[in-house]
Amino acid sequence: KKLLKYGAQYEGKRTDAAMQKWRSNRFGQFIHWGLYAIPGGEWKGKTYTYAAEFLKSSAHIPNSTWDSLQYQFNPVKFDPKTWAKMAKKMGVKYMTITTKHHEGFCLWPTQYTKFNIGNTPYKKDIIKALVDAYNSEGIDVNFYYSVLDWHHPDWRYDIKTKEDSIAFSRYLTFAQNQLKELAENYPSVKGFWFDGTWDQSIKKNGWWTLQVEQMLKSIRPGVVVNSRLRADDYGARHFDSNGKMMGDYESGYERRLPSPTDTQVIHRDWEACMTIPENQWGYHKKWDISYTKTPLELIEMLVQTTSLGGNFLLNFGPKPDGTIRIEEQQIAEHIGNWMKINSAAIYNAGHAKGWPRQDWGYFTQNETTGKLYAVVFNIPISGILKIQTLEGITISKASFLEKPDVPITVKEIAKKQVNLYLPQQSFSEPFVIILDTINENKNKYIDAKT
Ligand SMILES: C[C@@H]1N[C@@H](c2nc3ccccc3[nH]2)[C@H](O)[C@@H]1O
Repeated sequence: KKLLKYGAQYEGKRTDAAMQKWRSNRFGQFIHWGLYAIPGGEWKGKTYTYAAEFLKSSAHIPNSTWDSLQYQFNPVKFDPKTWAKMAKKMGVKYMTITTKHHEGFCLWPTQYTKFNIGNTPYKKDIIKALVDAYNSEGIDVNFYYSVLDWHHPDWRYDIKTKEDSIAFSRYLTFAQNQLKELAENYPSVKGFWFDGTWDQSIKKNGWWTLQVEQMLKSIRPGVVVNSRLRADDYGARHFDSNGKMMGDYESGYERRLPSPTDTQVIHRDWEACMTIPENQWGYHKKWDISYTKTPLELIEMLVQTTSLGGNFLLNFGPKPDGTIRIEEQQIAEHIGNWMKINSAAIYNAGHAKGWPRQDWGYFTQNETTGKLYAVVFNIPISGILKIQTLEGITISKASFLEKPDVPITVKEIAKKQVNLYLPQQSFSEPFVIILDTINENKNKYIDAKT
């Protein structure tokens, strides 16, 4: 065990109300919006297929050219209420907005750099507009902040010279000032989502990452900070050199989920963030240059994440005119229709402790009532949902969440094995079954002698 100054500051899940709210939210909307939306993955007539928010590096565009995009940023059709209403209907309980992405452009009128929304034709504070609109829909707002900053002259990827360390300490002060500004000026912020912290320069300054987290928590008690911010005394990230998670939840799942049988993640808070295309966070003019996930695939990801006790943050990349592209609107509507019927299996639900992984789908369990849900994605040809139960537990009743009066026959066929007989009907959407369970202390089945 190493003695660490900048490692994990506590162990186990936070149990305070702010964290319980963060956890119970379960489903969130990520929004990546910045100057990169203007070119939308295309430059000088060429389409670049790598992530659109990386176009500056993909197309080797110099800072001076890229930064001049700020004089074109004018989302004349931007209406934060429209975005917030869409998000509400989709069923998200929180939203995470890029206040500043790697390009360094700030969506709020920061006093620490001119490279911000105030110096664009649009002028107005987009962060404030979004915080107010989303909060008035009852949706919590978190701030994404990229420590990596391609624009700022004092940013360094590594610290090799005295000059580097002098410049980089100026950068760390700049970034800390910006974060203080965000925490103070938008008091309803519920969390900070740090990105761009993988370079040597940050790994050599673990002290700063802890200091920032502590500063944010002193300005905004209860605020939730992701593991991706932190580096410890030895440059270890997310998990310190003693294997302890840093920050309030694990945020390493970017465009990937843990396997449904990964029993590690269920012991901590975590969040997966997900693109709809294969790898586009910012707006790309060409929607289908890569595989785009269907609403049903995204719903399954949300349920799989919930079943493993994690949050699911689904990304949207608004257009430069301030509207949400139609493909994303349609996906939001489909998911929203599903959530309207089935959100009881998601909100304030999590891992069903001890229940084994099932072929037909996922268990989720309400954290407060203990109510058990079976979310079905794969119906067997037999029409029989076979459930392996827990030792001494059996299922006394099963009913559809959507249609409680449609009977589902339940038959215990052997020890820890129950059959549910689904009605002969076709299902076009995943559905939820509420399972009532009872503890049976008597064991009425004979084990085979082998
Ligand atoms: C949450 C995601 N993280 C950013 C990112 N930057 C990267 C640099 C190198 C490799 C992967 C990256 N993902 C993406 O642009 C997006 O903001």
